[in-house]
Amino acid sequence: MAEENLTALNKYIVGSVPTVFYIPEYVTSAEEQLLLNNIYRAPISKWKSLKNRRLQNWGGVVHEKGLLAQDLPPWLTKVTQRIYEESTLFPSAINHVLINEYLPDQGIMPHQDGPAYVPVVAILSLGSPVVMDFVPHPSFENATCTSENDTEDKNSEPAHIEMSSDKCESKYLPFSLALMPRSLLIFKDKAYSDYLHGIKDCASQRCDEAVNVTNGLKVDGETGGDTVINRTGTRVSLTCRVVTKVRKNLIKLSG
Ligand SMILES: O=C(O)CCC(=O)C(=O)O
Ligand SMILES: [Fe+2]
Repeated sequence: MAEENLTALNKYIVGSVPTVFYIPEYVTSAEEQLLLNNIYRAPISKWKSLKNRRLQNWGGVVHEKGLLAQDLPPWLTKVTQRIYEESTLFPSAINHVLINEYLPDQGIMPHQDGPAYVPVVAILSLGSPVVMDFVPHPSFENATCTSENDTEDKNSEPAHIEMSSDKCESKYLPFSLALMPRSLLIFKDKAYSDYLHGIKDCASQRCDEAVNVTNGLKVDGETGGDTVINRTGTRVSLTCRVVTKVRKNLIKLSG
C-alpha cells in the first residue's frame, strides 16, 4: 500500500532538486471554501500580525525544547490526516499547522524552516496564486553565483532561521514554483535542507521559468512572452509539519 502511494506520488515530482512534489487541485473549490470559512471564523486574537503578513498558529507553540502541543481542530485534521495518509512521507500524524495570509504585495523572505520540525513540509495553497522561489542555502562554500536579493526586513518568526540570499552555490541552481490555489506542495531532502524558500513581496510575479509550468498550471496572462502571475487577491496557505519532540503541557496547581 505504502509502495503504491509512493509510486503514485512520484508522478508529481517537479524540477531536478530532490525532492519537490507539486499536486494541482489537491482540494476541491468547495473544500477550499470550507477551509477559508473556518480560518476566517477564528477569533481575531488567533491572528498574529507580522510586518509583512498575518498568521495563525495551530497545534501549539513550537519551542526549542519541543512542541507545547494542542490538538488540531477537526476541520484541520480532516485535511492533514489525508495529507499524512496519502503522502506516506511523514513519520507520524501532522501535528502543527501554520496558516499564513498574504495580501498581493506581501511575501515571506527566504528562510529555512526551523530545526524543531521533521524535514518534510506540505503547503496547501488557497485563494490567489503566488510564485515561490528556492535559492541555495548561503552557507555553502564555493559560492560563485549571485541571486536576486530579497530586501525585506527580518520578522520575528521564531520557528524560522532567516538569512539573506546574496550568495548562492553554483552547483545548486535557484528555481521557482507557481503555487496555484488548491494545490499541494511537498518538499523534503535537499530542497528542504540545502535551499531557502521565499515569496517576493510584489503583486506581479514572473513564472515563465517555474519548474511546474507544464504540470497542470494555468496562469492569468502573458506579457511580451513572459508568463506573469498577477496577484489580485489574498492568498492563504497551510504549512503542515510534524514536530516529534512534544512536551506535555503540565499545569501546576498550587494547594
Ligand atoms: O506561505 C507559504 O507558502 C510558505 C510558508 C512558509 O514557508 C512557512 O510557513 O514556513
Ligand atoms: Fe517555510
